[in-house]
Amino acid sequence: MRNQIKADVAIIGSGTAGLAAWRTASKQGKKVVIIESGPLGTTCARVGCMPSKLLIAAADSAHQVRQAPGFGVHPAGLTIDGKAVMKRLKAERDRFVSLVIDSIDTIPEASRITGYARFKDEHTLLVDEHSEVTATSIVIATGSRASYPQDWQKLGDRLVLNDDVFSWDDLPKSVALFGPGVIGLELGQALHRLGVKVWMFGMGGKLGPFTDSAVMDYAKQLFRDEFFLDTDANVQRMERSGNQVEIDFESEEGVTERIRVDYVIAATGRRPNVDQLELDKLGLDTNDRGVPVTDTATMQTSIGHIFLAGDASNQLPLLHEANDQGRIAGDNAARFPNIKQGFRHSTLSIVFTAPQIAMVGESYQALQQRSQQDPESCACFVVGQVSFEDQGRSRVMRRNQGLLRVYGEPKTGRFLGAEMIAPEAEHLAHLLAWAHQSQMTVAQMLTMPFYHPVVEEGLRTALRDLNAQLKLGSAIEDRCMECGVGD
Ligand SMILES: Cc1cc2nc3c(=O)[nH]c(=O)nc-3n(C[C@H](O)[C@H](O)[C@H](O)COP(=O)(O)OP(=O)(O)OC[C@H]3O[C@@H](n4cnc5c(N)ncnc54)[C@H](O)[C@@H]3O)c2cc1C
Ligand SMILES: NC(=O)c1ccc[n+]([C@@H]2O[C@H](COP(=O)([O-])OP(=O)(O)OC[C@H]3O[C@@H](n4cnc5c(N)ncnc54)[C@H](O)[C@@H]3O)[C@@H](O)[C@H]2O)c1
Repeated sequence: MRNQIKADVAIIGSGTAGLAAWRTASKQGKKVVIIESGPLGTTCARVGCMPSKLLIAAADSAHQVRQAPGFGVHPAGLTIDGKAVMKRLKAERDRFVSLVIDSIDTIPEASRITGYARFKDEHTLLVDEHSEVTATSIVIATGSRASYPQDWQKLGDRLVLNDDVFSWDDLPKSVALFGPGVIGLELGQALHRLGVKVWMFGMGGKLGPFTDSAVMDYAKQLFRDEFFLDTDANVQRMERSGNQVEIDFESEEGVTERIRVDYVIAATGRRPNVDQLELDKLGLDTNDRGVPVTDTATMQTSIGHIFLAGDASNQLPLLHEANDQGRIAGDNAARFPNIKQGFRHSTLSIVFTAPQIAMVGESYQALQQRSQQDPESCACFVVGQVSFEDQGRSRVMRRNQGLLRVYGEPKTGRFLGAEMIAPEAEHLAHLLAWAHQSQMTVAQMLTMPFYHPVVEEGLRTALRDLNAQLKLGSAIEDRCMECGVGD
């Protein structure tokens, strides 16, 4: 006989989205339960954002030592102690996880259920074999997992999913990394800078999150100058050989090459954890990936009292998005049927490579699709850009690589979006996202203060170019006279 539990709101998953849903739902004085099947601590803290940034921080410091001679500074030598790198990563990671667990511990024990939830019907969840939860509303916040070709499992423990890198005790000598997307680029470049020999293989020419081919091509060249990268690889054979993996691939010159690596890292994308919830019993409307169609403003699915949040929704698998979506879903689940539209931020995503990559607002591809769908009434978009190769502050720091493209709307002069690979992109992208959310015009953005000499002056140059393309302002003719040296 299963435990029978009744609640106003049941939340599946205690990751970032589930915990945000818990906070907003329980604030309304409702009986809320939260069900978790895996280790506590959230994907972000355990195997995502935080450990990956810790690895990158170690790689950055090695890189700076290597760069020092370019300034006339000659450090005595560089030794990378892989065991110490991983030890610090794990210690700091564990600290972040323990902070999350402390806050989970504030949830009353009676509201926490341990086990794997699946649907019995649209108001009832079965949790393992021990409990049955009946709730007025349900929030699905089950996250995502790494997805990769199943036949790679033949590599056994030589196959590493991106998450598992953070459980290594030492750095390997060599890896073949499949998937030069967001995770692949962050991990691959960091491992390379920590002295691991990296071969990076992609598919179909894609790189990172880019949709603007001008920025993507620039970025490809930068990364290819640093480590082996084939974004459209033809891998002919991959077999385990002792404690290594042997890979035959066709080089870009058409020659078959053979490499042996310690590990194959699969960074070939992630899939929402909705396929094992037995959703087929409910008749929810789903998209072509089997993910329930969800209103972005309310997080409501086609069954009014079922909400979806975080990576599980497959909208934008990012931490702040999981938080926003969880907050909206939890609030609406508690107030159902009197649901409200929640606030969604302007799109902002940052990849912590060097140079960093960022996307803001509408992507180039989304703008192109909008232009093509409605060419008559659509005002379409124009592009302004700046290269960071001659940008003053970037040259001072010997980090003068990068391209920023900004998009604007003719007639209104509104700023629409940006794609970039640039020094300090995390900061440039925040400025742009704030402007985008405030619905600023490019002309208004140009009235804002810019210090000298800073990387943001490069952003100003791109905005001035865009304003000129919009025929709302003149292009910079004499950079030194108009803006100061190296704008
Ligand atoms: C390597 C890596 C680096 C990343 N770096 C960044 C970054 O720098 N910045 C950024 O913004 N984002 C980053 N992300 C993405 C970010 O981590 C995720 O978007 C975010 O953690 C998703 O939160 P979530 O609550 O949706 O999922 P999760 O935190 O994964 O929570 C889902 C929970 O649901 C549980 N669960 C699943 N199914 C069931 C079930 N049936 N029953 C009960 N419980 C269940 C799981 O055990 C899990 O605890 C990164 C991700 C990875 C993998
Ligand atoms: N800094 C951050 O904010 C950050 C960091 C990491 C992850 N994330 C989030 O996690 C999400 C998932 O990231 P991801 O890198 O797993 O997915 P992704 O979609 O960004 O990249 C997957 C890549 O793998 C390639 N690929 C697919 N199959 C392949 C194969 N068989 N061989 C070679 N290449 C193959 C794809 O072409 C693509 O380039 C991101 O979209 C992002 O939202 C964010």
